[in-house]
Amino acid sequence: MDLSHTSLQGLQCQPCHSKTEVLAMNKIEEYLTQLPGWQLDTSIQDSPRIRRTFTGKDFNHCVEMICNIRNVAQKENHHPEIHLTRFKYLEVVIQTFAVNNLTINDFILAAKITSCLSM
Ligand SMILES: C[C@H](O)[C@H](O)[C@H]1CNC2=NC(N)=NC(=O)C2=N1
Repeated sequence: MDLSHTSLQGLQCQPCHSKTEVLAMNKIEEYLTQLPGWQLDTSIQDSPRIRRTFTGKDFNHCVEMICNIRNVAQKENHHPEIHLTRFKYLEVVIQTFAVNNLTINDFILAAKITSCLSM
């Protein structure tokens, strides 16, 4: 299904499994245009992921941001990697573990995380 012109924010993550559709590169690029600041990371062979670093006010603020991300991830049943580094930098990395690749769920989660951290 081509959902690349649909707002990612309005979609919901679907349960994923080993046969979940992996996105082609042109779809990845189209979805990324909806997600300013998010970047494709292909540094690990055959294991693409998307990532973005958010800057909090301080450590406490970053921990609050993690709690907000937790709520989104639990609601969507899709979970990012989160790294809190150097007191105020929150790096969020997303991939669909079930396929070791990128699926629509990753972009939906990125859109919802961006929105919850911008509030
Ligand atoms: C059983 C449960 O639905 C799965 O393990 C979900 C949970 N969250 C997940 N999150 C991510 N990012 N990828 C997955 O494949 C995944 N699978």
